[in-house]
Amino acid sequence: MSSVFSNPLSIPVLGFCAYSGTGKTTLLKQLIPELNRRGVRLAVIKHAHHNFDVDIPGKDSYEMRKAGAKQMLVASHIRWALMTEEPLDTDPSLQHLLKQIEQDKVDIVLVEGFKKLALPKIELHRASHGKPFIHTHDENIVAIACCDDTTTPDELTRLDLNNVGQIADFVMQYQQSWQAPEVNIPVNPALASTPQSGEQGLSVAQGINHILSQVTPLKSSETLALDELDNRVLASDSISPVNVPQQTNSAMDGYGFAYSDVASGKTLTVVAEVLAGHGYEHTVQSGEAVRIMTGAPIPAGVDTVQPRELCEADADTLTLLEPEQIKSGQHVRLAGEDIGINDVALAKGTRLTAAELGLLASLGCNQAEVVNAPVVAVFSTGDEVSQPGEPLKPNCIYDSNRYTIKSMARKLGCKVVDLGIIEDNEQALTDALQQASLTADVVISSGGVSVGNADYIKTVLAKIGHINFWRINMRPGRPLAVGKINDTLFFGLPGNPVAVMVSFLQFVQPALRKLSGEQEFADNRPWHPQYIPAIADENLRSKTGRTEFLRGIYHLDTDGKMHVKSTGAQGSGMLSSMVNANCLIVIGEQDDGIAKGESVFIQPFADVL
Ligand SMILES: Nc1nc2c(c(=O)[nH]1)N[C@H]1C(S)=C(S)[C@@H](COP(=O)(O)OP(=O)(O)OC[C@H]3O[C@@H](n4cnc5c(N)ncnc54)[C@H](O)[C@@H]3O)O[C@H]1N2
Ligand code: MOO
Repeated sequence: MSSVFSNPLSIPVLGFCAYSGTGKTTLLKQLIPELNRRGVRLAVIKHAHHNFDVDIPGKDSYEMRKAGAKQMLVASHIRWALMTEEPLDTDPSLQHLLKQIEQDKVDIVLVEGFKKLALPKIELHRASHGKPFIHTHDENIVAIACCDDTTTPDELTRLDLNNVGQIADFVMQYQQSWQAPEVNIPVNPALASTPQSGEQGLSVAQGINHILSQVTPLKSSETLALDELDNRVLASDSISPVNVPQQTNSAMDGYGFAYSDVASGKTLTVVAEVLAGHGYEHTVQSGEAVRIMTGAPIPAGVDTVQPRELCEADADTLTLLEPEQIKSGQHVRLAGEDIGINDVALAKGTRLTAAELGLLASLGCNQAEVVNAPVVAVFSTGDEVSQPGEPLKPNCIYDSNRYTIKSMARKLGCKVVDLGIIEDNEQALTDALQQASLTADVVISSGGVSVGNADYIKTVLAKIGHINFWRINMRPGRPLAVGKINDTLFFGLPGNPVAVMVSFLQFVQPALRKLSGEQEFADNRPWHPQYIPAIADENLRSKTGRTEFLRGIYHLDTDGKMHVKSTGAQGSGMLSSMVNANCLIVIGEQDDGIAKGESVFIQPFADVL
């Protein structure tokens, strides 16, 4: 039985396995120079016995390490070595060791040892040695190198153990045809199978897909002035009434002339100056140039601009420096090169934020037709929930969920109706929900969706709507109620304040984006939160079978990579864990935790929070 291994590098890893005495090291000592000769850059990882040392007693590095340095890096101008003291009860993790390899410096990693890992391997077998085969119980063997007297299965590539050139051919072919496996995004809804309820619960992706299948985008629209459009969604394509830029103009402060004059080496005479917002009404003749400013229209006869710092000019004569570097048409912005007249400048379904509003303004548009903002009604339940600003009753807590939900809904361009805290009483809940369903497109509550006795909400919802009570395989945010009251979408989010936020981001956000008429534009702007890989700066705990959403802090480290750590205590009632975070760390259902140094996905808060 081999243990799971996934290659963390973007270069191939190939193992060599054999019983001791088969001649593994002898072969590698011949194979390495052969591959070097063919230009293959190699790294080798070798599993050694527990008490090996590469240093020599008496050397400074040895003494400093023995004095207690956990890591010792010794370097000269030809070699450096990092020694790490890491006493473990088990074999070191090959994934961790591989991450120490500088993968831009090598083409393939050869691994000796680690024979129980499920990494692709060449088996070395010498029949005269009398040892059993390895490939009969290890499906990761990709080839067998043996002698003439050995019989091998047809499906295995057979190599000659005594023919180093042939084994080198195989390694090279393996390296050249290897492709990095696709990254396994933990809960990408696009990869999810058909949703199904039941004891097993739903995956996050199944939940999202199930919800999206119930959402029909709003059809009604309104025309609003430019200043009212922020965060709204276009209901129809915005067609450009003009070319952008409107006229062909200079991208530099400098001199404009005909490129043909450069090629013929003519002396150029400066005949005019063209400023932005002005023009030169004559045609620039051969042998003439104009001094021109950034944004100024290019006069007739000019097709090329040279920046001022690459020119020498006196009152009227221009000398172009480095004329051989000049390219025809350089530093000229053509009319319509960004957007042509009658082109679709912004497509229907685009959410209008800073860049889009600037673009509309640049076309001269002072209004646009947008989808009506979804109306979202929000309420809280629970006898213990009190209104902020009022004295806190004994054994009660202040209502925070209504405020997190309202803020997130507004950030998604929704109009919010606050229904307050509805007392735990069947009639009050029934009236409030029925009333809300008449005016709102979406109703969102928090609390009362789990198994507590005083949760009237379930009884009421069962009477007045078609609501499913799901268990999502995630933490926090396991219970979730989703359905419809008349035509209004209903979300019953779990009561715990962090669970509310996580469930909103994963499930309500995609629904509100789709409802608002927003388009995903071929996954360019997915309705669900984006996944970005980061390196875990600490061990992160999780359990297989559920997606864990930890609150995290990411930063770009000096290695140029995104790194992330958790905010610490992760109770689903601790809103401070959200306040201190700038992302969620998402550990997929398949992962039993993430070890320090491994890659994990994050969802930055940039979108909604
Ligand atoms: N026996 C079980 N108990 C619980 C389960 C379970 O599966 N079996 N699931 C737990 C999980 S996970 C969650 S999450 C909660 C969800 O329960 P409810 O949605 O029914 O929520 P409540 O019980 O009403 O409240 C939970 C928690 O949240 C606080 N809360 C409620 N509303 C607000 C609000 N507006 N603002 C701030 N805090 C609020 C409430 O006081 C509770 O502390 O159930 C677990 N139990
Ligand atoms: O879903 Mo609950 O949020 O795990 O606390």
